[in-house]
Formats: sequence, C-alpha cells, structure tokens
Amino acid sequence: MSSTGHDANPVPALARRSAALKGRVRVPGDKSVSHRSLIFGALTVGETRISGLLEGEDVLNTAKACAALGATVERLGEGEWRVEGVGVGGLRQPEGVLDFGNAGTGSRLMMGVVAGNPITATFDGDASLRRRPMRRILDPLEKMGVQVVDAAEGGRLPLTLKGPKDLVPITYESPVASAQIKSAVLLAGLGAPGETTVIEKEASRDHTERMLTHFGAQVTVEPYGAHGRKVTLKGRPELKPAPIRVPADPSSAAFPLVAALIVPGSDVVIEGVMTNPLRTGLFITLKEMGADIVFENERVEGGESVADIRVRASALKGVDVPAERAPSMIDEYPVLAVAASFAVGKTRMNGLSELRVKESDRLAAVADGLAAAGVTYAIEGDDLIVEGTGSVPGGGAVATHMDHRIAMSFLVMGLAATNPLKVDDISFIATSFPSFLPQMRGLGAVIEDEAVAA
Ligand SMILES: O=C(O)C1=C[C@@H](OP(=O)(O)O)[C@@H](O)[C@H](O)C1
Ligand SMILES: C=C(OP(=O)(O)O)C(=O)O
Repeated sequence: MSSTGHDANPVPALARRSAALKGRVRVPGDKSVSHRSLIFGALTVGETRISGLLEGEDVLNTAKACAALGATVERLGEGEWRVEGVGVGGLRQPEGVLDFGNAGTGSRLMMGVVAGNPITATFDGDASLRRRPMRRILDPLEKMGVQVVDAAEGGRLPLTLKGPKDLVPITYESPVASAQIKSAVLLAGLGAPGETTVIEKEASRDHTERMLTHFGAQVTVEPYGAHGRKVTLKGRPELKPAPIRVPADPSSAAFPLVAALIVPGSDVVIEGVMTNPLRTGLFITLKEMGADIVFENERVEGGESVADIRVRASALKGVDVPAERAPSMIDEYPVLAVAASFAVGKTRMNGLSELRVKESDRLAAVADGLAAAGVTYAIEGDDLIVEGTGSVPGGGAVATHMDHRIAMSFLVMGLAATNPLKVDDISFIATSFPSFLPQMRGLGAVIEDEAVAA
C-alpha cells in the first residue's frame, strides 16, 4: 500500500455537456512553491510561516518527510502552516521509509536535501512513481559524493541514499531542462563548500532560485545560450526564516480556464494565479489560438507576479507550439490537447519527450484519450498533432494511468463534448487539486461521481 492509499479501487466519473460556466474561483496554492516552502522551512533554523499551502497529497507527503528528517511541521488552519527548521546540514536520520506517493517533485527534491546531510534515507512511492526515472537525480548527486546504497532496477524507487560527510560542489550541465534536476542539485549544494552551479540549455521554472534568495542564500542567475540559464549557489549559507504566501497554481488554473474557453457562453475569473513567465506557456499558446483571456489586477504576492485571469468562451484555431516553449508549460500539454480538439485546424505540439516520464506516459495517455473521444490526432516522434474540427464527439472512456492531469483534462473535455466522457479513476486528482470537483461544479460543470458513472 502506498502512502496515498490508492491501491484501493479506482473511482470513475462522467463529465457531461454543461451550460455556460460562470463565476469566480481561486484554485489552490502552487504545488511547486508549496513543496519548496516546506523544504526551505525545514532547512532554516527558526520558524517559517506559510500561507496558502496546497494541501494536496503530494505536498502533504513532503510535509511528512520534513518531519521525519527532524523539522517540526504543524498545520494551523486551512493552508496555514508553520515549520520549525533544523538548519542546513542539521537533518536527523529518519526512522522509516520516506514515502512520496505519486510525487516526482517531492521525492527528487528531497533526495537533494538528504544528499546535503551525513544521513542515510530510503525513498519510495506508488506504482506510478516507481516507474519514473531517478538516475537523472542520482547521477549528479553521485558526482557530489552521495552513495546509492541500494536501488531498484535502473536506479528506480525504492532506493536508499547516504549523504557523505564532505559533499563536493559541482558544475552540472543538465541533460534535460528539468527544474527537478536543477533543484535537487542546488539543494544538495546547500550542504557543500564553495559554489555549486547548474547549467540548463532551456530555462525551467525558477522557484528554487527565487526561494533560495528569499531565505538569504547567495544565488546568481545568468543567461546561457539562446534560451538557457546558469545558476550558481554559494554553499553552506545561514538561511533566515521568511514568511511565504503561496500564489494560486497556474497548472491547476489551466483546467477551469480551458473549460471556460470550450463551453459556449462561459465567462469565468480565476483569481490570484501566479503568472511567473516560466509558467505561462499555456496562456501564451491559447492566446495565439484566439482565446479571450485577460490578465486583470496584476500585482506581486510573495515575490511572484500574480493576476486575476478572466476567460470567456472563444472560437479557437490550431497553432504550432515551438519545442523551446515546453519547459514553461510542461504539465499543461494534456489540457492543451483538449483545447486543440475544439479548435478548427491543426495544432502541432513539438518536443514532448519529457511527457513520456511524468506520472504516466502522457503522450500515449493523451493520444488514447483523444481516440476514445473521437478526435483525430497523430504522434510523430516526440510531437503530438491534433486535428480540430470545432467539436468533439465524446462518448468514450478514458484510462488515466494514475495521472491526475489526464483525469482532469478529459473531465474538462467531457463538459463540451457532444456525448458524455467517462474517466476511469479520479482519485489521483487529490494529489494536486483536491477541490477540483466542488470548484468545477460551483462554476456549473456537470461531473457525476462513480455511483452514476459505473
Ligand atoms: O520543479 C517542480 O516543481 C516541477 C517541475 C516539473 O518537472 P521537470 O522540471 O522535472 O520537468 C513539473 O513537471 C512538475 O510538475 C513540478
Ligand atoms: C509531473 C507532475 O508532478 P510530479 O513530477 O511532481 O509528479 C505534475 O504535477 O504534472
């Protein structure tokens, strides 16, 4: 049984063609910022207060891991948490296995944290996480002196790491644009002397860099090539507690946003959404497709730019999505494929190899879901092409493969498809967006639970 208890029976649901979606919604806090808030709180001596934390299963597993490593982690109210940290290098040896459930981010960032401490820890997760590549994290950490005491086939979970007494700083050129790889190396670098540098050929989300600065570490970020960055951290800083206000997650906002675009007559405002430029590739793409999306009340909250996003139902046209945009929308391709299905014309999404190693093989899962809904598509290498005709037949059943974003994307599709669309398991939505069903229904979405769908 994994920590999230999902070995239980799947929970199917059915999404039906809905009347115009109306109203205002604030989706939960950003998952990336939430993981990092807990982690940096644990690495800081003193009390860190966090407001707006995402209370999804992925983040709650990170909270448990921080406590197992010696921090005091306490929930004060809805989204309100306090962390009493133990400082960089001050973690204690955990007693049991650190189980991260479905979460790539939590498990991989915490490997970097453990690397920076002379302790041994065992990492595990659910069947989805056990399928995902971890050598991409172990390779740089081994260069820093970390010992992989044990691991499953191919360096996968469950695995045991031992942090060395003297960690070695490195300059690491990441083979893929991955904030999880970058962050794991930087988090390990906190425990190393000298400077640790990560180079990425395309810039991935920069929440770790921003938060390192927020907590008083010395970080420099320089451009690298046409689209990349070189991030350098001075090791062994004395981090200082700093309050954190987590903005709403753009990757969760994507679902009510696309739903409002495709359900005729819809007019919805999604409040307080983080608009960090390294997270807004979907919004740029949808605007290129003709989407009526307006950023209102733009401001800065907790060091991140945010806006209230007003979305009205729109006639969409197919576009070409350049591969270099992928890191800024890497989690949004499933729901973009849904929008593209309702557009008129071809949408080509280029360079999607990283989708193969998310909670599911998202390229295959999206393709199968499109086929089940009667949408014409093609996969050419790492590119996904969707032939939109302005409407979607629907009427099929979609396999989610333990992937929350596959579940939410195809429930959104069902809200505007001609015939209802069934999704085989919505239980993993709780990993990132536990309030998805009530909040979508509050806008007018017709989504029926297992009692009806089965
Ligand atoms: O660092 C993070 O918080 C995340 C990075 C992304 O992964 P990669 O950057 O490894 O592609 C993304 O898929 C994940 O949902 C969250
Ligand atoms: C890939 C995702 O998260 P993780 O890598 O943390 O499982 C996601 O949220 O889409």
